[in-house]
Amino acid sequence: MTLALGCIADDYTGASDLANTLTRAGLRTVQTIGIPADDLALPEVDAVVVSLKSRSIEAGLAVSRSRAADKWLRGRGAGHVLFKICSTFDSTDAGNIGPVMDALRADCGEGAVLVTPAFPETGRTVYQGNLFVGAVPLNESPLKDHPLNPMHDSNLVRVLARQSRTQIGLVDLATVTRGAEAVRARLAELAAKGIGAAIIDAVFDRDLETIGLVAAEHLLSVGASGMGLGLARALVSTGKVKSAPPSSETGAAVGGPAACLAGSCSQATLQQIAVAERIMPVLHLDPEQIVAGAGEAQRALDWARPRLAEGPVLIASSATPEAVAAVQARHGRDAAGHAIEQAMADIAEGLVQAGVRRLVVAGGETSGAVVDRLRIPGFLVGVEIAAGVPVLRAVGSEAGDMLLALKSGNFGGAEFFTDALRLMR
Ligand SMILES: Nc1ncnc2c1ncn2[C@@H]1O[C@H](COP(=O)(O)OP(=O)(O)O)[C@@H](O)[C@H]1O
Ligand SMILES: O=C(O)[C@@H](O)C(=O)COP(=O)(O)O
Repeated sequence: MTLALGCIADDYTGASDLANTLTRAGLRTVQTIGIPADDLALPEVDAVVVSLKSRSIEAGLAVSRSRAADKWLRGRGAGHVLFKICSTFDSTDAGNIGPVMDALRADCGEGAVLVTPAFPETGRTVYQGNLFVGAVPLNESPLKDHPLNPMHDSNLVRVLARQSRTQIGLVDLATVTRGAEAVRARLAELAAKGIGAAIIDAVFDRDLETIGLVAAEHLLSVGASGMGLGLARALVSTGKVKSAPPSSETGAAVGGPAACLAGSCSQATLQQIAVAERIMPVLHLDPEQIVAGAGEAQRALDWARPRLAEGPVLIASSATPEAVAAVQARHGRDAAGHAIEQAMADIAEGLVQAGVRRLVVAGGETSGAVVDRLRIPGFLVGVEIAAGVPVLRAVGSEAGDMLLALKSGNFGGAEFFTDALRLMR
């Protein structure tokens, strides 16, 4: 098998979002958790999305893991590798988008790398290098309050320049609108000046199609699912991949108890939890108790177990920006985040031991901690619940057949939890 497209995702929800986009654009796709073993037998696929949990770790580690993933993908024949980042460019001045991009660029010898987090389907657009989330610039969106990487600058040329060793250029919308040839010329002009990467504007899917045509001629790109869409459509339109219809099935029903876990503190997730309160029992965890020890996870499991036979339950640590800030002030941002993620992983493990085989998780880091603890090596992509969120069928899971939904904090409508459970039978 020779891969048409290799992808390295910096978190697990982002990986399933991308795998969903590629599948719907006609690429047969699998999502692996971590770098697969060299001898992993894969089904016939066009694309592999390697999920890393590298968005919020130390930059040097993110670089070494991403380089190893890149090596694996190129070893399987991938002629192009997409480094999948968040559509809200989640990162800090210490990284990790810039350092990983620089390292992958050096490894493959790329001239100038095209970078865009645009994903119009979910309201992420880029104009003059500025990222908009819906109608507002990134720095005015709820991302300004993200617990791990608050985003305070919407100008991505500046943001990436602070993280990267190379100069960052811009390919503006006027150029993109003129078509692939104009983008090629602009990119060549930037590369000739020694500029190693360029933020490229995109407002509509047609812009991403133009970008995808040019990016696919190169070795490396950086972007969110919109870049994946552009690349996938380019691979199909140029005949490099024969389009496969996405399955409308998630396979056989797994049945049994279902549960939801929420660690995202995004505005979207807070609203989804409020709506779920009307439909299912919801337990709000106490972050102070979590940081104090393992008792809170045990309390959650004692609460959930007797309820599982009656229907789905939801356990959430999610809190408002003010409450998150208070916890972080007392315990530190990373220590609080890590303790809560590990508590979520403890709870997920206990729920699976109690028979749960259908699990919805809200939050990227949270999903990473949960999936790692459940030791799930990979996923097949099923039906789409909401833009960017598919039903996933675990493959090679020790717990046997399981369905999961890994929801990016920001994605999904108000009724996301019930929408997901309706499709996870
Ligand atoms: N009540 C809380 N106080 C402080 N941090 C929290 C709280 N609840 C969750 N967190 C942490 O916030 C982070 C949320 O990140 P993540 O799960 O990636 O969500 P998102 O998808 O919205 O980015 C995690 O590290 C999580 O452990
Ligand atoms: O691109 C996106 O917005 C998502 O795919 C994504 O990466 C989400 O990250 P989290 O919000 O941390 O789940």
